[in-house]
Parts: sequence; C-alpha cells; structure tokens
Amino acid sequence: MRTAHRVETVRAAEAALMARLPEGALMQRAAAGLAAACCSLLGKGRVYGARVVLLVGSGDNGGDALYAGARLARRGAGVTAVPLGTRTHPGGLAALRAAGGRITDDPFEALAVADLVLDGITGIGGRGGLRPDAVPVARAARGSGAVVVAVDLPSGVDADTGEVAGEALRADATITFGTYKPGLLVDPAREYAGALRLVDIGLDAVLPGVPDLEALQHQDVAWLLPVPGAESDKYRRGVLGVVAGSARYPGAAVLAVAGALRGGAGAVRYVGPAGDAVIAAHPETLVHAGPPSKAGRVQAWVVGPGLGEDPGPVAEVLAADVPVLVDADGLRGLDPAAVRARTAPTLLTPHAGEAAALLGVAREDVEAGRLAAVRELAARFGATVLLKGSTTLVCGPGGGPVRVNPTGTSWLATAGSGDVLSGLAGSLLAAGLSALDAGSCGAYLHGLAARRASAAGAPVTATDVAGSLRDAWLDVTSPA
Ligand SMILES: NC(=O)C1=CN([C@@H]2O[C@H](COP(=O)(O)OP(=O)(O)OC[C@H]3O[C@@H](n4cnc5c(N)ncnc54)[C@H](OP(=O)(O)O)[C@@H]3O)[C@@H](O)[C@H]2O)[C@@H](O)CC1
Ligand SMILES: [K+]
Repeated sequence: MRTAHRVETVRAAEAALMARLPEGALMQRAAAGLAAACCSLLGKGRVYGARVVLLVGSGDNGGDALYAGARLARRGAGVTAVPLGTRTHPGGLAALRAAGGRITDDPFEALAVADLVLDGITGIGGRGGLRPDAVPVARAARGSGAVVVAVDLPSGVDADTGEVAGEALRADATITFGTYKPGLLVDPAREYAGALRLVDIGLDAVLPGVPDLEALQHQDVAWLLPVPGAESDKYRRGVLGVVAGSARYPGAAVLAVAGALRGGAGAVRYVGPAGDAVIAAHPETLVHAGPPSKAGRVQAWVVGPGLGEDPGPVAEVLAADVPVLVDADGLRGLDPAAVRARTAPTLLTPHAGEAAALLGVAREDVEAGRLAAVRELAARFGATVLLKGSTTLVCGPGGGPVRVNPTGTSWLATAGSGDVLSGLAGSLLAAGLSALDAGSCGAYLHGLAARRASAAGAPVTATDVAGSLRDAWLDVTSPA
C-alpha cells in the first residue's frame, strides 16, 4: 500500500523526529536521498561534468536543493543555483559555495545548457501557483530539454488537495521525503509530478498509522479479491442483480453484465428491457423481465447504467436490504435522505459531471478539487463514493483514508467503460467485499484491464476492457 499524509501531519511527525535527532539531520537525509536519485537519473558515469541548475525558493525546499547540489558538485557536476525567493537557505548556500557551486542572477543562460534542473522553489510550505517572477524561469526550465526533478513536490501545486491554482512547474520525476503527499497522487497535481520516488528519512516511525490517502498495489488487491472455497456454490459466491439498460440504451446493460460476470460473483441476474441483447452476448446471465423486487434473491444490486429517463427502479432497489451500487442515470436527482436512511452499504459511482450535479456545483470545480468533492459527497449521502476520473478516488462515509486508484489510463475515457466498472464493482460487492474494497479493487482491475487492452498504444473499447479483466485479475493474483 502506498500511503500519503497531509502537510499538518507531516509537520507534526517532522517535529517529533527532529526532537530526537541532531540539528539539520533530517535535511541531510533528504538531500542525500535527493542527490542519489539525481545521480541515477543522470545515469552511470554522467554525473561528472553534468550541468545542474538549482531553482531555489525561500524555504527549506530550497535548502534541500542546495545541499543536494553541493553533493553533486563534490562528484564533479557543474552546479549553478538560481535564488528565486525573498531569502535563501544560508546553510545550504554556504555548503554549495564550499563545494565549488556558483550562484547566478541570469537563470536563462544557465538553463540553456542544463542537463538537470532541481526544482526547489516551494515544497510543503508553498501557497498558490508560482509567483510571477518564477514563471518565466519555470517555463525556461521546462523548455530547456533538461530533466526536471521536483524536490518533494512540483512547485505551484497544493500538497494537500492536488489543486493547481496557477502556474506550476511540470517535473519528469519527483523525489519526495518521508511519505507521499496527497497532491502527488491526485489529479490535476499528479500530472505535474512525473515518476515518483520516496526517500526514507525515518518519518515512518512517527507518522500516524492511518494515512489521509492510500493507493492499493497488486498484493493488496490480490489479498482482497474473493477466492471460492471448496464448499462454494453460485449462491455462496454471491448473486448480483443488475438493473440497467433501456430500449434506447441496451448496450449499457450488456456492458454492465460483462463487467459483472468477470467480478467474482457466482451468478448475475439481469433485470430490465434489454434481456434479449444481454442473453445474446452473455448466455450465462439469469434474465428477469419483471420488477427488481420480484427477481429473486441477490446479495447485491447495481442500478443505473443506461436506464435513461426512468428513475423508477432506483427507489425500489434502494429499498432492498443488501449492498447497492448506483451509477449513471441512477444518480440523477438521487435523494441524500433516501440513501442515508439505508442500513446496508451504498456505493455511488459518479464521474465529475454527475458529481457536480449531485453537489450543485460546476463540473470544473469538481475536476479542480477532486478530493474535497469526493469527501463532501460521501458525507452528504452517508455512502461510499467512487469518483471516476484519471485518478479515481473512493471515499467511505465515515471519513478515513481516501483510496486513490493508481492504475488509471486516459484510454478509459471511452463510452461504456463506466458501465463495465459498475458491473465489476457490483460483483465484488455481491461476493462480500465492503463498498470501499469493492470500489477500489474494481477501479484497480478496470484500469489494469484498460492498460492491457491498449498495451500497443491503440484505442480501446469498453468491450475490450471487459475482455481484458480476466488477464488483469491473473496479473494481480499471480505471484511475481
Ligand atoms: N517535513 C519534513 O519532514 C522535511 C522537510 N524538508 C523540506 O522542507 C520543505 C518545507 O520547507 P518550508 O516549510 O520551509 O517550506 P517551503 O515549501 O520550502 O517554502 C515556503 C516558503 O516559500 C515561499 N512561498 C510560499 N508560496 C510560494 C509560492 N507560491 N511561490 C514562491 N514562493 C512561495 C514563502 O516564503 P516567502 O517568499 O513568502 O518569504 C514560504 O515561507 C519540504 O517540502 C521539504 O523539501 C526536508 O528538508 C526534511 C524533512
Ligand atoms: K519543489
């Protein structure tokens, strides 16, 4: 599990750790890890003679860059520091000078020939986007052809929320210290971070056990996925009911069932007007033409994909005392009180537009502040909420860590892929996973399947994604 902590928590842990260590020890650990990462990015034998530019802001983030620059200078790199703040870390500046580094007030000349740029303008103390004087320098760094390495965080992004309020410096890699910060894992900031590397500075020992954000990895998902026991029959493995599709959108039913059949439930019951299309595509489905309440026993429901204008079945499904996943058309006009009144778990799976409609805000506001939006929806509905997007987030109703999905890919932005996800996550619910686990494992497998299906870099369809779910499952569960 990859975990992230917000700035306030990092600061408290840092203070507790610093109290036990000699002055400056933590910054030296950070700088040593940063310099080592820079050496490996430059490549073997390429440190000596490399031209390194340090963009140095007012705080300790700049200090880290200066001390790392001093280490690189001692290994033969030509290091030039560009002070951009209201002050410059005195110890770091002295260390760089002592190691033979130089300071310049002409950043553009140095950047024009740089191999590596260290972005130490702001870290966890930064507020808002880059200041105006840093903007042309950041643009020159980005346009220079040098590898840009962010120190702790790309400057200009919000560490806690992942928001990018103005201009920020896009990095090829981010070397972060002690723990990931939420902004490194959540879009839009995540897109600025490039490849992530965590430097251990001993913070783990003093960080709280419960993080603010967590990202499942293969082994976490493998551990959570259902495995049928020797005694299992289809009912013990869980039966999922899918209420989806309409005369206008029969494909949504076919795709939701496709996802459901690959999600580990023992059987899938389809309820709705697209039974013929569903049976033609998936003959193993149990099809029911009447209302959901008469369809027979299920362990969980999915309701919503392709329902069109008719919200009727949603209320009926929500009245059932089993876990319910509500997606797409099922979310339209959904009543928070009706969801909060349920005793069985509810999982809502909106994309940004649907989340915006539920919250009564603009879609752009949800996209810019994804973490805040998913937390607000979960609290308002007393439900688990999976907010779809390039970094899909899943948040439980009682607070706790938000799960961020690390397997997303932009190829998933294709019609019908959400229908596949709803069936898949619903199936995991029916198999007995909690709403948080079903949502986050579903998103994980779904992203992985899309990556597999588009491995050659070609576009994928939702049907391709469903078809690759089995391989994704095997990827996750096969020992490496
Ligand atoms: N925590 C840990 O465990 C460890 C932390 N470590 C390191 O310390 C870093 C945090 O250092 P920090 O607290 O000094 O804050 P930091 O981000 O350098 O700068 C804040 C200053 O920048 C300014 N400023 C603000 N906004 C701005 C903007 N938009 N654009 C431009 N400037 C802006 C503002 O100063 P002003 O210019 O207003 O005087 C503000 O005071 C952390 O990220 C990590 O790298 C490691 O060394 C060891 C372990
Ligand atoms: K930085």
